Amino acid sequence: MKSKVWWLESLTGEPDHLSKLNAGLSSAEARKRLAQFGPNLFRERDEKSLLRQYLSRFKNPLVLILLVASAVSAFTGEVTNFLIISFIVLLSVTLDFVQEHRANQAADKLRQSVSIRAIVVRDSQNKEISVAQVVPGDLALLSAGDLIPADGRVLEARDFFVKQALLTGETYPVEKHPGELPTTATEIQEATNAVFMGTSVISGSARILVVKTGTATAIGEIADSISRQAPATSFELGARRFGMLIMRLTVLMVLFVLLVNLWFHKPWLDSFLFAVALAVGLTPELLPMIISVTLARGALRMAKKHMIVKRPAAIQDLGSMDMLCTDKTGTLTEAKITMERHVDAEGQSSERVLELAYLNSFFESGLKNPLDEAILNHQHVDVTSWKKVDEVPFDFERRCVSVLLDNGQDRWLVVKGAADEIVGLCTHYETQGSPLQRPLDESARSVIQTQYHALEAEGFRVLGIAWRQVAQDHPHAVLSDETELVLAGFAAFLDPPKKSAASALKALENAGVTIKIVTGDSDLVTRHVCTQLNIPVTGLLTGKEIEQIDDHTLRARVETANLFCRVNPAQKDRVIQALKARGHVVGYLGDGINDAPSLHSADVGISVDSAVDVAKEAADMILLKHDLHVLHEAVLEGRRTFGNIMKYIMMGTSSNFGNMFSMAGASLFLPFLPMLPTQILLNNILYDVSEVPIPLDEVDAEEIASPRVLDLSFIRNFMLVIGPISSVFDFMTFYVMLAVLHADEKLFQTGWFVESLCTQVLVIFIIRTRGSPLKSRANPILTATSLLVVAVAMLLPFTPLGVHFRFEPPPARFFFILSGMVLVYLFVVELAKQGFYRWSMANHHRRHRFRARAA
Ligand SMILES: Nc1ncnc2c1ncn2[C@@H]1O[C@H](COP(=O)(O)OP(=O)(O)OP(=O)(O)O)[C@@H](O)[C@H]1O
Ligand SMILES: [Mg+2]
Repeated sequence: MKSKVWWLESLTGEPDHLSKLNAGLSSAEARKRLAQFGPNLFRERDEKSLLRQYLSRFKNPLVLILLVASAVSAFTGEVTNFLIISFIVLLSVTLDFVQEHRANQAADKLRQSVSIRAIVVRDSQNKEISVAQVVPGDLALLSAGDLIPADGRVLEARDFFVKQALLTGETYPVEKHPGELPTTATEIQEATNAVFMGTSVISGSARILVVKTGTATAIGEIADSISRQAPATSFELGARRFGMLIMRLTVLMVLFVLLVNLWFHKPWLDSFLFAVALAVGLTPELLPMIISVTLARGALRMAKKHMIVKRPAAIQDLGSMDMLCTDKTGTLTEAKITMERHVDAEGQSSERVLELAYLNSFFESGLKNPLDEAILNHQHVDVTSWKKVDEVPFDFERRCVSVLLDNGQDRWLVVKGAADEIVGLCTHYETQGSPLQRPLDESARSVIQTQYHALEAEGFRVLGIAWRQVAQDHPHAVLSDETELVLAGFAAFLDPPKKSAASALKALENAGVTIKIVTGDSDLVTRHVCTQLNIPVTGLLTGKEIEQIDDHTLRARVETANLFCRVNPAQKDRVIQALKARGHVVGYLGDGINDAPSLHSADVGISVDSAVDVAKEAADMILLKHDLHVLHEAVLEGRRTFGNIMKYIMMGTSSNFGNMFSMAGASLFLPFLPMLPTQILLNNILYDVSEVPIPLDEVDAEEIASPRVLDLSFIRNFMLVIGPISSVFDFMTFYVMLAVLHADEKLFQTGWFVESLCTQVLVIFIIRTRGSPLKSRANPILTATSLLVVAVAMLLPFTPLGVHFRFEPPPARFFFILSGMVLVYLFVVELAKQGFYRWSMANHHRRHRFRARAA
């Protein structure tokens, strides 16, 4: 038999809880329970201890092989080698770890500042705490728009409707009440006295007793199946494929070097170490660190510009975003809505309409939106004679809300909602002039429609107000009561456009981001806003039209349309999906319950701090100011981040790769190793150090002018152009060392160590910009670090430490030749780079034209 589910247990059976109910838990008790039950997170976060996180870095197979191999070599007498290698490995892992950890911590802190909070009673007082701190036994207070923080029993409820589609698939809100249930009610759908974590409050309010938290909740149990491991962003996919490419090349090269060396009967352990060191040199081991540090830094810079990033990888998507869908209220308009008129069906100003609207707004317990506030702020209406009996909460499908009211003599259902919807529900209308209700026939309907459409065309948002007498013993309001209504009239509101919106939209358009407006409001009103903001309307689709076409047709039409009006949440989502299917990187900006699905499915979901929990939870980023200018800044910041990561990738694939390539080549014809394993590692870590400040660097204005995506073929082509140049100069160095300086093994290795490091490091100044390196200035710290690393490389052979690395001081002549070669090298790379960009631009345009023709 199935064990008894918790919502069937009797509440009175737990005196320990109940006695404390009104006071809630004491802080001390809550702390104890938090320790006992763990934080209230439904997905186990891998909160590994710092030490474990650190140690897990050594799992890298290359690092392990290297350590083992050098340990073996220690037995054969090479103890210094072993020490050096261990030290370098330790240093590089630590560098990597510290950088990443520091950056992530700062970004985490920011993220917590916008985390969802819950109101609980602790020590007899209402306290707002982070959802993660909720424990079993807590009393939580819920109201419309909240996310339910844990699983619990309803103790008190007023018109408390919950949307729990996530768990049960029911799309309509269900009502929850306190009370005991029959023992057969073992399914979640039947648990009308309980609420579940992750579902959301649509209307009303409640007090609940938390019973289960964290992974013990219903959602926790199925967390694995629903854990939408956020689909990898296009950037992450690109980076992964890039990693694979390098990996394959590395394996090939290492095997090759190893075989050749063994063929020529070189000492096998040395050859092996050499090959592994080469592999270490080849892997872009800093890439993950550079990515997370750059993203974390991007997040910090965005925070200064009033944008909090919840999912760091989304920064990249923001940079690649070429299409932004947004709702209207609060984004394009001020959201300081005022009620301007209240008129009857014939357009005469009517106190009765105001009174009914006021009653509806006053008694409805859903999330008060700006329209309700406008009604309540307009003029005080005495409601004391009325008592609320029940309500049917607002939802975005029917677009109206009803309250059932009683004043002792009459019982009325008062309904308000979108004008079209309300008129559709009415069979009669009333006017001020006559006490009679007149039937709403076809001709009356069209007259009335013209009337409120005229209001909408003037830019008024219009709500219809209707009512109906019901029987005195009618106990509950239900959906089916909303028929045969009497139309009382309309309330008209002004929602002035935001002054800043027009210029912000321009800026975004100029930055290559197309804007589309996706709103539940009517097309006339939206058009009016567009006119005021100078947004040309390129095409309009209404919810009704969207409903009638299939996804395929929708895809064809979303491209040209830029207004989507009277759309419900599901249709909003379809629009986003269609745009994504067309290959766009889509952002969505919204703040309502109705925006949550779209916020999820867009590549970047953006919400505002004042938004409802459900929207904030679904979003990847939170604007602290509802302002499109902030978003524009953030987009540029995202592209900057992208630019810096690209620099690292391009460095790794061109110069570094060329060097390692020549190393493999040189080992074929030299009677000795071209560089000792320890020297390769030192070379590699010095090079890494020079790259650590890349996240700080500025990015050229032209690179952030338009959306960018990670293009693997671009990287590969760049590598094929720059890599060989690097190798050619390496071979020239070999020639100089052997033929001009008549170098022996030690000198050869020293010379090449210095040369390869100089070229590898200094080329950053060329690669970091598409334009002239003389015009685009690198960040001073990056410049300083790079020069310092070069200086260290040159001086090292003259120091006692250099002796341990088996360096030999090169003659003065070497340095003359070296500087000449480095200068020529940089010059040649600069020329090649310019040629490459010119070629790739032309190529890009050609492809573009071709695509345009094909479409
Ligand atoms: N509190 C309310 N009472 C009655 N009707 C409402 C209420 N709130 C919204 N509506 C109706 O539902 C429609 C859709 O709501 P709303 O405008 O909030 O949708 P939206 O998609 O979020 O649009 P927006 O771009 O304005 O944010 C409104 O135009 C209005 O007609
Ligand atoms: Mg909205």
